[in-house]
Amino acid sequence: MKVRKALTIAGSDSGGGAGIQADLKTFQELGVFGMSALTAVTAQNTLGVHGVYPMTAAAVEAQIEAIGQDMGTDALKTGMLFSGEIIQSVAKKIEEFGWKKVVIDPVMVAKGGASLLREEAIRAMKEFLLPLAMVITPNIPEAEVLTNMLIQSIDDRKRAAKKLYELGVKNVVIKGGHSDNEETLIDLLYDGRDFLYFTSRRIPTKNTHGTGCTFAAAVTAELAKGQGVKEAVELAVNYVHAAIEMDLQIGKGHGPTNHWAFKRKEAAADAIYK
Ligand SMILES: Nc1ncnc2c1ncn2[C@@H]1O[C@H](COP(=O)(O)OP(=O)(O)OP(=O)(O)O)[C@@H](O)[C@H]1O
Ligand SMILES: Cc1ncc(COP(=O)(O)O)c(N)n1
Repeated sequence: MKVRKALTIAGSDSGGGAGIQADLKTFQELGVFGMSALTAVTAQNTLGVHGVYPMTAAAVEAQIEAIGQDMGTDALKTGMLFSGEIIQSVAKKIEEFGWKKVVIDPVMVAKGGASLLREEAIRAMKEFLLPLAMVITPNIPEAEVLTNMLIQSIDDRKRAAKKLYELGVKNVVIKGGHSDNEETLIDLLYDGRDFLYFTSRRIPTKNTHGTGCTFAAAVTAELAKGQGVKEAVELAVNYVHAAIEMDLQIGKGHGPTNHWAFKRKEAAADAIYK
């Protein structure tokens, strides 16, 4: 059996719901071997971010180097990158190792509003990282910052997706969690030619901490296994939906999602149809 590997380059969430913890749990659940390069440690729980302690760019490079020189990876994702300097280091290493299955989750702010990316880093992200992306997965506010646009309608989102594509990203997913529709939400995928709409029912819950990280990690795991982008995004939509639906009720604030849920749902469906 060939074991597929996936790398996350992201921040640590001490609360375990977002960041590298969410990514590694998702990789594991989807059957790929997870590896990580830490960009920052956050002191965080379901109530918010209480401290951010970035790594040096050299430390980030050394971690990626260690993985690249020995184990390699089938796909990778980036999450919280914090500074322009770290972004440049990450871009340099991705190019050096020639990694192509690159998923960029342009994490900017945590749920409670704490900044996870410095203002100056946005230019570096557009200049150095986006041209290397096979997939980018912004939420609506992140897509607004990256395109300097106000996004209110689906047509606005389509225009923003085209703008991001023009920056060199091969596939753009603009997620719909932040839209104002209370019944359904749409995650939009643009591959430079067609628009695909993934529609799901909005689940009324405050426990959505880490949904963005989990979504991008699921896309990455599926790409690592050799799936196409469309299939990977479709699975990620379903994986996150199950994780939100069977929430865990942990913590007093915005709780984490349930990374076990997707496999449990699959196992239950298998048992019924056996
Ligand atoms: N209440 C919800 N019910 C069902 N699906 C949801 C809900 N909220 C978010 N999602 C799904 O979760 C995924 C992440 O979407 P979202 O736009 O919230 O990303 P994000 O803002 O990066 O995440 P976060 O809010 O954790 O930072 C998408 O697939 C979206 O459709
Ligand atoms: C270390 C870290 N990385 C990312 C996020 C954003 O999480 P999400 O957008 O998935 O809720 C977070 N809160 N903490």
